[in-house]
This record gives sequence, structure tokens and C-alpha cells, in this order.
Amino acid sequence: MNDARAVAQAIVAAHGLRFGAITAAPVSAPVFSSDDPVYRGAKQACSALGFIEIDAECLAHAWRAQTLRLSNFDAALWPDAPADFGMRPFPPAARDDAFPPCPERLGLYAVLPDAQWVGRMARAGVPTVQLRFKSEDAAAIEREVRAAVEAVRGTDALLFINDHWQVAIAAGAYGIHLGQEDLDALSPGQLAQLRASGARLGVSTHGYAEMVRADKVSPSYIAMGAVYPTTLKKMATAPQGVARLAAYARLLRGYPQVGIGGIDAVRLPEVLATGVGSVAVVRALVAAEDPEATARQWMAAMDSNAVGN
Ligand SMILES: Cc1ncc(COP(=O)(O)OP(=O)(O)O)c(N)n1
Ligand SMILES: Cc1nc(C(=O)O)sc1CCOP(=O)(O)O
Ligand SMILES: [Mg+2]
Repeated sequence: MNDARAVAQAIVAAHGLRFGAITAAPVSAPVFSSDDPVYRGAKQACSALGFIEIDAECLAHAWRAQTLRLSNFDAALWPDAPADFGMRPFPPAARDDAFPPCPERLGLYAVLPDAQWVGRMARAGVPTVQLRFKSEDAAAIEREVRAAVEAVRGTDALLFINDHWQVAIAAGAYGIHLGQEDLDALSPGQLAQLRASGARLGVSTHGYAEMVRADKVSPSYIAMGAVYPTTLKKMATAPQGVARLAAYARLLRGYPQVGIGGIDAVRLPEVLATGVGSVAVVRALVAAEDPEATARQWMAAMDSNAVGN
């Protein structure tokens, strides 16, 4: 295929309905890093389909790699082979530098503001809990992390600590959750320290470029958000929606996957239909009238809605 315009039109025709946001002209004209017609056409198409610049660039290279690998441009085949995105061979857990594994399906994942909430949801039977304690006070952080580790003792809950990885390691938490900025802030020595600790690592992503970045550290799971709008925090990227989430889940099969952001009971089935093995929520539990009963309902719904059941 030598005509970038024809490539762009074919991709938009094949995937426009699914990804929705078709803009006749993207907000800003794409910048091209190669003259290859499949790359250029794909970048144009992905920009028109609403992907942000870094994700359109990433996808355009993947379209080109797929076309070279198959010796054929097929507009129907949305790229989903890790190698086409420059990722190392899957499954990631088999790599020498992989973080320790965690369950493929982390199930209902409660992201909670303090140790008391962590204990409450762990005792309600929630399989995966996270302490997301936002504070600059080192003593308060240490107290809360240690209290959260104590709070899950005697339950089956797997406890991840958000952000405060050094305290989490010292306190013996099951795992740590880091965002992209948190990862960027780690020196190579600190990343090695994190790896050597034996703690599991979960990483946040918000699109293709961040997934490729997350894969470089071979984490234990990858979280993908925000699926829907959330009022919990200000997001730098627009909500992804379930069509993209499903495409991300196909690319990242081989990783335990978590969907997060604006998920409520009505949206839960369509999120699970994407194939993600876990759904992380804050407000759906913390703002519920009866959080324990809500957790039970969600766990039952997840058991009956899981893909593969
Ligand atoms: C399961 C899960 N997914 C995503 C996040 C967000 O982490 P991050 O991007 O580091 O943002 P903050 O939570 O630190 O504001 C998360 N905590 N958990
Ligand atoms: C903490 C967090 N991280 C997100 C991401 O996309 O990385 S979305 C999010 C908030 C999730 O809260 P709620 O379930 O109340 O919308
Ligand atoms: Mg963080």
C-alpha cells in the first residue's frame, strides 16, 4: 500500500464506528516521523479517531510493523501483537526481570483512603485492596501504611500500597502501585531496590504509549484508566471508553489487567466484557450507603459476568 490517504480512509472506515470520535480533521495536524505511507496514513487515521499524539504515533508504528510482518496491509486488523509495539516477548512473567506474579484475576479492587477503610473492605471479603493515602507527612504515612498491613492480617485480601513504596517494602505489604510519574521519579538503583524487595508491582496507564512504557518494567499487573469520567481526581487524559479498553486488553493479554475510573454498577458488565480480570473503584464503595453489602453485590456480579464464565 503506497498511498497514505487510502490507508487512512481504510482504517477510519474499518474502525470509526467502534472508536466513535471521528474528526474530519484532527485538532492539530499530525507530525510525521517517517515517510512510510502505512505509518503516515495510520497516524492520520488514529488522530482522526481521537487518539492523542503519543498514542497515534505509537499506533502508527505498530500498523507499519504489522504490515511488514504480514507482508500485507489489512485495515481490518487493529494492531494487538506486543512485538508490533516494540514490546519484549510475552508472557512478561517469563522475563528474567519480571516482578513477582499476582493472580490473573484480581477481582474487585477497592482503592481506599485510609487503613480503617482497608480493614473494613478486607473483612468484607474484597479480594484486592489498596491504601491510597495522600499525605506529605512522613510520620502519618508510615503509621497508615503499617496500620493497613495490620488491617488485612487474618483476611485473604491482597494489599497494594499506592505511591509510598519504601514504607510499603519496610512494612511487608503484598504489593505497590505506581503511576507513570511515580515510575519516572525512580532512579535505576531505586527500581532495582523495588524489584529486589519481592513486592508485586502494579502500574497505571492511560493509553498505548504508557502501556509500552509500563511493559518495560515487566510489572505484576497493569491498570488502565480512566475508563469513564471520574470526579475523584483531575485526569490529564480524556476517558478511554470501553472500545479502547477492549483493544488495550487484547494487546496486554498475558498481564493481569485492571480497569479503573468512573466504574459503577450499571457500567460493570460492559467493563468485564472487555476481558479485564479486575475492576478498581473508589466512590462506588466509599460513597455507598452500605459499603459491605455493595461489595458483596459487586463480587457476585463479577463472578457471574466474568468473561469465560
Ligand atoms: C489500581 C489503580 N490504578 C490506577 C491508580 C492511579 O495511580 P496514579 O496514576 O499513581 O495516581 P494516584 O492514585 O497516585 O493519584 C491507582 N492508584 N490504582
Ligand atoms: C485513582 C484513580 N486513578 C485513575 C486512573 O485512571 O489512573 S482513575 C482514579 C479514580 C477512581 O475513582 P472512582 O472509581 O471513584 O472514579
Ligand atoms: Mg501515584
